Amino acid sequence: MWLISLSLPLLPTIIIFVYFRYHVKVASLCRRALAWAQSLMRGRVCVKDVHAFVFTNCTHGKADSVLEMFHRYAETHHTLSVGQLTARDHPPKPAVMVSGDMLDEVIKRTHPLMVLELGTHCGYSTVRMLRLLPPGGRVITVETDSVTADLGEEIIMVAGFKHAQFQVLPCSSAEAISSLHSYLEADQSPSEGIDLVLMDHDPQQYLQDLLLLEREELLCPSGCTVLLIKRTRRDDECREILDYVRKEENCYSIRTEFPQMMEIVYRKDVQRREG
Ligand SMILES: C[S@@+](CC[C@H](N)C(=O)[O-])C[C@H]1O[C@@H](n2cnc3c(N)ncnc32)[C@H](O)[C@@H]1O
Repeated sequence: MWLISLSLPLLPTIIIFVYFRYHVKVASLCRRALAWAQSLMRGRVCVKDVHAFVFTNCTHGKADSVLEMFHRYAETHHTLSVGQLTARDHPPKPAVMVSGDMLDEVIKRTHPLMVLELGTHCGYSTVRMLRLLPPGGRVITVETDSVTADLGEEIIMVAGFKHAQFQVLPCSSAEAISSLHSYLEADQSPSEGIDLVLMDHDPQQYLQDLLLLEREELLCPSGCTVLLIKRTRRDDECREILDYVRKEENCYSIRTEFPQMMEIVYRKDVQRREG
């Protein structure tokens, strides 16, 4: 106690000393703390605001109305929904349609029965895919943030989908993939594995998660589409996974490569590999 009262008058001197001695480090630390707090607030506010807007304004039970509300929200706010991605790339086109349309096209062409989505966020892309799946089709969607996972799940249900059609796993992609066999076994799907993977979580995890999916033999060997979402224009964003895919040409081919989305096809040609 006596030490505190003795050092109290010295406090301004200590602060001035620390400032002059470490001001560059302190300023950088403050800037980082501020940026972290801002991004945290933006992320939280964003998911809750999107959820509240969609929830209160959509017609419950109608997937198209849910998507429309996401689009309307995105006209005035920043969101993370995949449908908004090419807004800056193609100003003349309706911003919210471009990459969402690409996703629709892939689902309509490939008719996946079992879809794994990494990165649920508020459920936009899950709803977008679910409404186009063939009968019996199912989406397992993974979201690491448990609050976001709950909000996303609610939106998917508001869109009219039942738990027989989808499941939200509130954990990291790596944890989900490691436990996915039990979910697939419980599921009576006629599919031989996952038919489509949508990776829209963390590009740093893309390759690691693909390798884990391969190791766990979860990808349908007769053909699995892997969609990679690119959210920045940085060339190196997906470099690791693309280098790997190009190297493993026995199993992988790149079908389409757009600035914001890449479509990779996995096929394990057992005969060719054995031969
Ligand atoms: C870009 S948002 C997904 C947007 C969503 N696909 C859509 O179109 O509405 C990415 C989400 O992935 C989640 N995420 C990030 N890293 C993850 C990981 N390793 N495993 C699972 N989810 C992750 C984030 O919390 C965030 O909600």
